[in-house]
Amino acid sequence: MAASQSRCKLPIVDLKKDNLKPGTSSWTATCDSVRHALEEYGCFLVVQDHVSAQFEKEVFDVVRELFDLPTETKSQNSLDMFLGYVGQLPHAPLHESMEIPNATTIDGVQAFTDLMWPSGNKRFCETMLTYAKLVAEVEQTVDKMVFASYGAMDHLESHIESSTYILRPLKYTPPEMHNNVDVGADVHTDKSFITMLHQNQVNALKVQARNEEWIDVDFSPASFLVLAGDAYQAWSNDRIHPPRHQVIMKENKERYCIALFAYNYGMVNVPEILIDEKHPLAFKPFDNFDLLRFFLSRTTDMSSSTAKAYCGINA
Ligand SMILES: O=C(O)CCC(=O)C(=O)O
Ligand SMILES: [Fe+2]
Repeated sequence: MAASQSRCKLPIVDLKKDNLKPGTSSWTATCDSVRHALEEYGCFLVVQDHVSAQFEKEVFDVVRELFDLPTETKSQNSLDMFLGYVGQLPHAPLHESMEIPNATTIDGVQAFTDLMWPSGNKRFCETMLTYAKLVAEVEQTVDKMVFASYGAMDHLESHIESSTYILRPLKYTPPEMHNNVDVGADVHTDKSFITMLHQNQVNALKVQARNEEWIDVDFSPASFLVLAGDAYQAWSNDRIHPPRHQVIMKENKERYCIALFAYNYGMVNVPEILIDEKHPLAFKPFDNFDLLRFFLSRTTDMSSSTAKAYCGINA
């Protein structure tokens, strides 16, 4: 199905299972819509039937239960390579988030669960693992469509094999609880290949398209936002746009969001098919986690893509 425009101006792509039969004309058109959306907007909304309304409710129930834990417990989520627990920030007092690495593996989710609930929480562990796996399935479909549209299918298998997922539940408290400060998350780009975002009913996210227009994301119920990160910009030799985005809370309601970040292990090269006269090689081979480390270690303004500074050839 071709992308259509919503009230919020972002493309909407139908990724329901019946629309996903490779080889059909609808598959090819959808692949091209996905690629076009990522090149011009850096993101698009997905209509999907992988995560049911009933399961979604359960997911947000356990996420709420997680944030209801004492700060002391949540602070145990400290990780070498990632941000871990983020909260009580003077410049973003509404924001709280946590991180679960290896979120599509039982070991990853179990280790996080054991830290938060030393006496166990089977429901949390099973719900989050199932959620991460379902959403990773949608993310891999998006990868497949991107690779197909660029004629880079011979690189897909190794790309998927080296993928790993980090799940970050986020909570934003209402502005009225903090002297009407409304910033939930500062302007940034993601360091992942793709981030899959899902929220409860409260809108607050804005994204900046390639033409620099800021667009309010109007999530319809059950929809996901697929958002490209700096790693996809480098892999695609600067075709995919990693959009700057931010969270500004307008409603006086709690907002919960779940981000699933797809990263890759090992060295990533721009596929040869994406290098031509019009697109000379613009990025050196790079390590996705090193790109993240580079970003986390810098103190200067990093609100735009890190890819050019980290591995750009003319940087
Ligand atoms: O809360 C959101 O909608 C976005 C969160 C985000 O951008 C991030 O965690 O990188
Ligand atoms: Fe982000």
